[in-house]
Amino acid sequence: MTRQQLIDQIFAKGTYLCVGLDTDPDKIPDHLKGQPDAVFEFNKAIIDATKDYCVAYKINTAFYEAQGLKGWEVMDRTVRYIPATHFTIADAKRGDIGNTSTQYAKAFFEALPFDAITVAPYMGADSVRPFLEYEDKWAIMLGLTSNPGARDFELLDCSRRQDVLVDGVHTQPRAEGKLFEFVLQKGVEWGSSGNLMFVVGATQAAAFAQIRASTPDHFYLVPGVGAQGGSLKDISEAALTADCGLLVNASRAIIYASEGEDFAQEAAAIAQQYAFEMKGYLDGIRRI
Ligand SMILES: O=c1ccn([C@@H]2O[C@H](COP(=O)(O)O)[C@@H](O)[C@H]2O)c(=O)[nH]1
Repeated sequence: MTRQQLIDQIFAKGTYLCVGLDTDPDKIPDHLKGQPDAVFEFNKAIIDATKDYCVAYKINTAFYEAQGLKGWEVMDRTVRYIPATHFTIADAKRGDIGNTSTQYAKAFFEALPFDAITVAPYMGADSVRPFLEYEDKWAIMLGLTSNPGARDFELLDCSRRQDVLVDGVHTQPRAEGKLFEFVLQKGVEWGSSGNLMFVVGATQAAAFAQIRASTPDHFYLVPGVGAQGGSLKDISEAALTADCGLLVNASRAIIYASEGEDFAQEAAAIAQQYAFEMKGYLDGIRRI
């Protein structure tokens, strides 16, 4: 899916919600548990019930990989079941030496038809570039994540003097910033706003305005509202752009809204609430 197609979907539907299909076989309603194809049936019902309120689905691959061969097969059928109007994300957090990343890109963009994959940028340019070589596909680089462990590396102050050769003269300008800010800068160099997004956690609302200022054109995938307590209002006010620029994900808050036979209706009700709030924020911005 192209950037323009994504933006058109967002403004046509008035939502930038991404529903996370983190389907844990132990957490699906009891009446489905005994069924042979329980996880797919659950996903199918959630997709049918929520598709009018969201523009994207994020499949966290861990929940499927944990089920072995059957899990991969269910992931395959689930991503193919999602309507073509919706942006599909493999939350797989891959990234390795170049030739291995090339295989990961093939796995998620060719063998599986995802629009995007989350990528861990720790191994640098050659580990990310293979994901950027596909037309109309996206790499979503981890920037500032939603978890407490973001403090361990991402928030480290990495200000330093850099040796830079300018007109044959070595200079040492000072590069200021935290590790995640250098990651964002590198992402902007490696990709474009048409093939690269960043993950920025909703629990990091205080940092959003500054992040938006440094990367004004890029979309962010924002997990962390709902179960992790992030505020949709805060991130929307700080980081919405004229093109929207946000895909806000909620997984558990939507898919486990009810443990009963009404799970899909309750999921739809929560998704609708998010979409209603998002419509208000979108109405407040001017579309270019
Ligand atoms: O920084 C990050 C990056 C990824 N995630 C993933 O998003 C969802 C969040 O699920 P909730 O149930 O809505 O909390 C999940 O798949 C995480 O692995 C994240 O939370 N934070």
